[in-house]
Amino acid sequence: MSSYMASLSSSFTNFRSASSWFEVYAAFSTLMIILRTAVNDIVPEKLRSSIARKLESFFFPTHKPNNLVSIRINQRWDGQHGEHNELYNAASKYLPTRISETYKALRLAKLNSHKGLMLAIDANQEVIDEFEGIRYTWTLDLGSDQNADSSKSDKDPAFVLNFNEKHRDTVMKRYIPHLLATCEAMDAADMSIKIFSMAHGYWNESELCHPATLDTLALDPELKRTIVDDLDRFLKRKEFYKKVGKPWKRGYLLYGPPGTGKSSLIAAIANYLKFNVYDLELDSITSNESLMLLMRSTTSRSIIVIEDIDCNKEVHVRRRQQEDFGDTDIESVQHDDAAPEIIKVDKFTLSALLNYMDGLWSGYGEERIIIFTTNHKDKIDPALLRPGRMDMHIHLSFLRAKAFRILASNYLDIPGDQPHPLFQEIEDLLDTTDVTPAVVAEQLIRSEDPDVALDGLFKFLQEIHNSGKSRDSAETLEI
Ligand SMILES: Nc1ncnc2c1ncn2[C@@H]1O[C@H](COP(=O)(O)OP(=O)(O)OP(=O)(O)O)[C@@H](O)[C@H]1O
Repeated sequence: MSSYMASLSSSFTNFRSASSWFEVYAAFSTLMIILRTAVNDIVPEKLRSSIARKLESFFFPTHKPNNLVSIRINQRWDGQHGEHNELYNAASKYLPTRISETYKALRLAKLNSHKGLMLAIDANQEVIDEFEGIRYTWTLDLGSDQNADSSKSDKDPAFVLNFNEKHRDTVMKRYIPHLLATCEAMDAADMSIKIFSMAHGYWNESELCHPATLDTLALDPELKRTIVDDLDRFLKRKEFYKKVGKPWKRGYLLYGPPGTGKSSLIAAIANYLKFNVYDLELDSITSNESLMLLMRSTTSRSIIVIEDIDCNKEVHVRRRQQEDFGDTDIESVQHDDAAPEIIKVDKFTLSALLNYMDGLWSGYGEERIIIFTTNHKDKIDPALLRPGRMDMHIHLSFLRAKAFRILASNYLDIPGDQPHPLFQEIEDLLDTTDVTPAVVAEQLIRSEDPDVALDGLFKFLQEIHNSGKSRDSAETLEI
């Protein structure tokens, strides 16, 4: 080695001639070969490749080895207004389970909408996953809106999956299916029921913590049994729906005065079936396209709820339209003391909703329940009430004697077979007075002492009764 060094240094002193250059080159190459052999012998292979990777990422931060494949899993397919990507959701559930104990950056939260701690990967943290002995590297790209580099073409957040190109087949055939299956198993193990509300055109998930159950609801026992039987029959009949060529869906219309338990019944049905709830606010929907996108992002085993359907402007508009102008795409708005003004609307149309309910889109997904609620059934567009659209019309009305005992048992722990002495008088009053379950519940909650609470309720009902209000409607069930 020392002789090579001597030859190298002597070549440098005579560097003027071409043959001297050649000698320098030959000596340098030989020196490098000797050095490389020495390093290979002394430094272990793992350490060498780690140093090489570090040097590479230091000098070429964006350089990727050319055998590395990147898959981008965007939050939405086809840009910001595209359909929500289920694979993105799956990755956001799956990856937090793969964060190593040596993480350096993490997103952590305790949200009101969820019971446990929320964990998510941070944009600065790589997540390494291993499957069938293969290493996969995941990163989160927040998209150019949140990214300092505004020249980026990908605006939407995305998970980026990197792996060696020789594993392309494994990724598509086994790794991605494994990821989806793991998420499905996680969902099945997670007993919590979710409620999705609308936020900027897509669904925002929270846990449904509503305690209402079919047992706690004060409903006429016969009505309750009919509802439970209908739900059970619906769940069991997948093959039947297929056989008769109908989408596996069931539509309910809940109608009745405020405070009669329409929202509570929806929560009770969700808790009974263990179905997630999608709360669709029609007023926030700006076009047929966004309605379809939202509907397409709902999952199977879910309840789609449209509350106060009679208050929705579009549904009213369509009724007036039909009366005044026939079935056109024109919206007519009658201001108080002005002539009707005709404007073109850029909102969703009722026909889009109907199309989803019983048109070609209705076959999208399985086990779907659609529930409409209203305080005024007579104000609903008749098109929505047409047979086949709402399978069951459920009238929730004032509290009557038969349902009262359920409330008394819930609020005051009075067993149904040991009636309180005031029960008979209260029940007589309830059968001739129109009060909602919400109002009676409010009376019962005033004292923990059953005697005091029931005495207060009795006096309250007597007052209403004496004021001359009388019963004007009975609970009915239309199927
Ligand atoms: N049938 C019922 N059984 C038990 N509790 C009830 C019932 N109906 C109403 N309540 C009580 O009244 C409260 C209000 O009821 P809820 O919101 O379900 O009524 P609603 O018919 O949906 O009213 P709105 O039309 O104003 O939305 C509930 O939180 C519940 O405590």
